[in-house]
Amino acid sequence: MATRSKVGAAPTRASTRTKTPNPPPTPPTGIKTIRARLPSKTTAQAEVSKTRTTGRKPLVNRANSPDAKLPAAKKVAGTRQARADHSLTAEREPVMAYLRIRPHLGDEPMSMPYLAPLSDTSVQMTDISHDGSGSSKPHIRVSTVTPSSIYKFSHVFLPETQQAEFFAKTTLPLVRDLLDGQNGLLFAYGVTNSGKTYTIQGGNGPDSAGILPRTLDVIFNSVEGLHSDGRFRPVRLYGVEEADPSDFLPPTDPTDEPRLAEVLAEHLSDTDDIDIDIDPTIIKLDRNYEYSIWISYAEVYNEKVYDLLAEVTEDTSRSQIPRSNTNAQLAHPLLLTRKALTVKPSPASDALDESGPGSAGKYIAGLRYFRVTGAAQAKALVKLGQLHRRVFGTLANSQSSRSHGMVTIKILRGHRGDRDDPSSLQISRLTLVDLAGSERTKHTQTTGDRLKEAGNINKSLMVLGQCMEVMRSNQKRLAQSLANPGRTDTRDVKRALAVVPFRHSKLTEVLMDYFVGDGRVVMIVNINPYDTGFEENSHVMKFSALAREVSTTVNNAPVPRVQTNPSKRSTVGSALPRAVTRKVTISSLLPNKKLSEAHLEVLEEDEVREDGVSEEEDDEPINPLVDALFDEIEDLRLRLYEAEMRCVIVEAETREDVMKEMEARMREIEKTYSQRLMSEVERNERKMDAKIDMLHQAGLIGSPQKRRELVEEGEKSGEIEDENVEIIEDSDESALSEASRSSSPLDGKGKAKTQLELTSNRMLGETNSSAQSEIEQMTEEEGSVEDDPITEYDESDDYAPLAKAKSRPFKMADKAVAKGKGKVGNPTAGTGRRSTRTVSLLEKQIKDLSLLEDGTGGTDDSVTILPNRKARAVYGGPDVVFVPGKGDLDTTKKKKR
Ligand SMILES: Nc1ncnc2c1ncn2[C@@H]1O[C@H](COP(=O)(O)OP(=O)(O)OP(=O)(O)O)[C@@H](O)[C@H]1O
Repeated sequence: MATRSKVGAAPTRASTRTKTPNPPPTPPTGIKTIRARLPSKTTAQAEVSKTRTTGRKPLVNRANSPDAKLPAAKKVAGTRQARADHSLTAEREPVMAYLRIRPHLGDEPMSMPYLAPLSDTSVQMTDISHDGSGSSKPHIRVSTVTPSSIYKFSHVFLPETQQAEFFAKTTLPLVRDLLDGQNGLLFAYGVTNSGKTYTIQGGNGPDSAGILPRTLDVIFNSVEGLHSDGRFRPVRLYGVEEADPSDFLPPTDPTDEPRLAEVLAEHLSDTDDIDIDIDPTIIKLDRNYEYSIWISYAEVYNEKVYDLLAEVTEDTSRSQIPRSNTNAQLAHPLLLTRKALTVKPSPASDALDESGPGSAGKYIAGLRYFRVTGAAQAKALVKLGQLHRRVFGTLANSQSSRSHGMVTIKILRGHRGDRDDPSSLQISRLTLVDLAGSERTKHTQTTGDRLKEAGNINKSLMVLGQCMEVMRSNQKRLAQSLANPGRTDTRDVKRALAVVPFRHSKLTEVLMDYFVGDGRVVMIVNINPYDTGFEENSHVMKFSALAREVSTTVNNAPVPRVQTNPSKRSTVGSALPRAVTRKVTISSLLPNKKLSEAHLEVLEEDEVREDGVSEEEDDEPINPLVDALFDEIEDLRLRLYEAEMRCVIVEAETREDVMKEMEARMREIEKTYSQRLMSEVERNERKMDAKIDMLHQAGLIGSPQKRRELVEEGEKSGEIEDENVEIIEDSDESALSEASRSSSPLDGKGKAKTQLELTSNRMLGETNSSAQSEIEQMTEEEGSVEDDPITEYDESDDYAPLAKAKSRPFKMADKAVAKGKGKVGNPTAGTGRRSTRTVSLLEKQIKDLSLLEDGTGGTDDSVTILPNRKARAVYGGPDVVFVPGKGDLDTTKKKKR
């Protein structure tokens, strides 16, 4: 059973503090500072630690202290020794890690969950993108995360777990401890959208209140009728002062500012539902005690700490008066100013004792605590803090928490009989932290301010992980040395323990006392198994596995102190700008589905470092080299993180560039092919034109009358050239057979060419020499193609139609001519036969196509049929009909191909 202590009596920690020679920091004028009694940590600690497992811890006073009867001089030394001994022997309690699996929400896309509960305490995480065959689907980056792992927790809460049950199992023991004089820390950790805020604050539906409102309910249910008069208030980490009347006044509501009220009206509309969901749990308390309950709400944003219950006012000196018009607001947004608060080491005078490490905790200087006397009042304060959090932009542009929100409840407990003795007061605190989402920025395309935010979020979470890691390894080493007491001196081991890097981030700096001091730590891991962030969630799981291996009862690690020389401060911290103005847009959907937006400018002033910091408060680091190395590690990690992000961006850009280049190349190839196709078509057309010209000049195209004249003329000229006749006669049969094989009248350079020349000479005589030379030229142009066998023409040349028409019509014509003239061996007759054959061939083709009206194959002399466009251009007239020849059709086909 706990009893009260009296100032200056027994050497409990509280009484020892009262004898401290170090003066506490100067309190505000008119306020008397008193050191409150703290959760015991001296000789009674071992007992306390043991009883903690049952959830209760008796208070200690000098009467029941083992040191009570020792002389004063020995008391401090005795306390120190006891403390040192205790630090080695006390029962430790690991950080409790609870996993809460978020249910699937109706409006979200459904996918395979990658997490499966195995038991009440373990889950298996499997990368569903991994097919199990050893090959994974293509990822942007090869993941270092194993595709399947089993993780253990203190308890696993399934998606259907209700808020009340969750609260009872995870937080109620902490509330019990709080009312019993113990400190406690609870933080929710998880990626964005995993349910942290829902767990801490709650939802909108019935019975959906989170652990924070339930904690407030249980506290006020339990202390009903046990409220003190609130003459004293908590200050710093462990101090107590006489209360100021302003502590009882709630902070100014931002809506008291008319312009802000206009902007924020709709955001305050849901404050009426505060009392709907009330947790009825009551903890039975000793009715000899009185309690005063104090509440604060801070946020760590961009590595700065802000008071969310500080008054929000518009800085009219710097901003212009906004108008209700939205565009005008955009042009002249409201300018709100807030100041970052300094995190200071707790003065030794407030500390557990003067012996050293107990004073290592830090507090947020200037953070206001408000006294609350009812759950509704406390909830209203929390709501106000949330509103400020929203106003100051951390929730403005997206629905994601970009800051770490910390609500701290402090309880001053005193015996009814010692109302006037502040040193008899006990002070305990419980902090509930809603951590910012631990997402990896590459998945959210974060840039600019958001990138900086994300960097700081990740930094603070990373440092928290580092602290856990170091604490765990320190504790392991210490445990080993205790297990083998003969081998190494435990004091040497303690000296060699690594420094825990709490001060490397504001979050850990503020929370360090919970880890190194006396308090229970609970970690809630929130997970959304339908989220695509398997890798991120794996990191969360690993973090929780690490946390579970850390014990929090014993202060066994050296704690770094703040350095006096500002130049020695962390480069990361000093790189922060002194005053930052951010533009904030608050948007919400009104009940009538209309979007309402408010535009604000937030000026964030840096914390003011007071020059008058006492030496005691501003110790030199224990080991500057270690400190510098931590800075270096942190810096390197940040750079690695940034480099990773740059890599992802570069990769995305490269992919886009390659795509563009491929597209350009494809277009180029397409263009080249179409050009080649066009030139091929033109070439073919030219060839065809040349042949038509040639045939025309040879008189093979035209009216039958003209053809007859030409034939006759040829016959005449044939008689003159007797010598050649023989040649023709000799070659006639072979020429015929050649012609029967040849696809074209122009086929072959050798014999056929000679034959053609001779024929041309005979047909046209010397007068037609120009035409002949043109034919020669064309024949040469055609080159080797003309030497090709018939079959090749089929594929590559426009002579093909003629070649296809080859032997049969040719022979028939041949015979006809031979019959009519009766001179097979006559060269002129041969030439005439060739001309006739060609003409007959053309006529037959036309006939085949039924292109002539009468189907007789050219009985109407008045019609000239020109088979291509150029011929039409040259010879066209009103009486000329253009009919696409077979060759033209073939050309079209080629084009398509
Ligand atoms: N246990 C639950 N039951 C029902 N709904 C839930 C539960 N947990 C979360 N939700 C819903 O899921 C959504 C996301 O939850 P919440 O906002 O709490 O995520 P968060 O982790 O806080 O995200 P952020 O870090 O981005 O702030 C909300 O709509 C919330 O109401």
